[in-house]
Amino acid sequence: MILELDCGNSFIKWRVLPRAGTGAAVASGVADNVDELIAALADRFSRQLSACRLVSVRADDETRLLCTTLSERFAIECQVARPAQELAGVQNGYEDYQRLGLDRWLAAVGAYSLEQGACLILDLGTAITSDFVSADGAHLGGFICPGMPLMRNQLLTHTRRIRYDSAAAEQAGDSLVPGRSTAEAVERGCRLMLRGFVATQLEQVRQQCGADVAVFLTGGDAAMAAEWVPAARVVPDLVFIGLAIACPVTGEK
Ligand SMILES: Nc1ncnc2c1ncn2[C@@H]1O[C@H](COP(=O)(O)OP(=O)(O)O)[C@@H](O)[C@H]1O
Ligand SMILES: CC(C)(COP(=O)(O)O)[C@@H](O)C(=O)NCCC(=O)O
Ligand SMILES: [K+]
Repeated sequence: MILELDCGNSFIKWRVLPRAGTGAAVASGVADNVDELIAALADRFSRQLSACRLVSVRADDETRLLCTTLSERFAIECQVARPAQELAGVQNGYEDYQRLGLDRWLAAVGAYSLEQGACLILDLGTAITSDFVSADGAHLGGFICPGMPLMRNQLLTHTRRIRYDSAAAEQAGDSLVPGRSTAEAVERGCRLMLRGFVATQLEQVRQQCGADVAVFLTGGDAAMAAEWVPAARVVPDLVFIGLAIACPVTGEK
């Protein structure tokens, strides 16, 4: 079986695929750190894994350590996604293609492989990223802004009286009417900023790529944005779809 990892700034998303590297996942999860990942895998998959492919936006040292740890623990090779100027019909649009976040790159490649047409990809994680891909596969660049967790934390760490717990955050709910508590005011304020960002992305991408651009949403907070873009496709495994293209499984153990 094949282990797939998407190492973001907050979480390690993982899943295990059948041996061919295609088909439905046998198991999946979200881990806070490497120890938690290993604990989740050790019970069920201590001997069954034959390979690992991964994408990481973490520091090179941290990624190398993760690979070594997994190789030793599960006796597998880790194939790590690398930057590329072109992949599966998508041309990297950055001045220095190596600087484009690999999660963004793989999500763009994944989206274009599904759509074969113009795409807007919004990845709502620690940061929110937006990437434009034209109908002929040119990555036109994109935008980066803070995601919900960063917006909340900045307010919490840079003020003295913005304090509320996660239960209050949850209760602040989906409503966007003016808040009558700190939790409501902050949660709804940040959501409104996000909604404005998403609306602007839609406007701009339609100007650049035409009205029938396909919108893809991924990342931990994708569901929130889905409310504002009913036509969008929520594809939680978009980065993994790109990862399979970047790192095809070769040979079997
Ligand atoms: N089941 C979940 N586990 C963790 N985070 C979740 C979950 N569902 C939604 N989230 C939200 O997703 C955010 C992290 O998104 P994610 O795409 O995993 O980030 P990153 O790729 O930067 O690690 C969290 O801050 C949280 O708001
Ligand atoms: C923008 C990101 C921090 C997003 O990371 P994430 O929110 O998925 O953890 C990541 O894609 C990254 O480190 N990019 C490098 C800078 C760039 O893309 O220009
Ligand atoms: K992101």
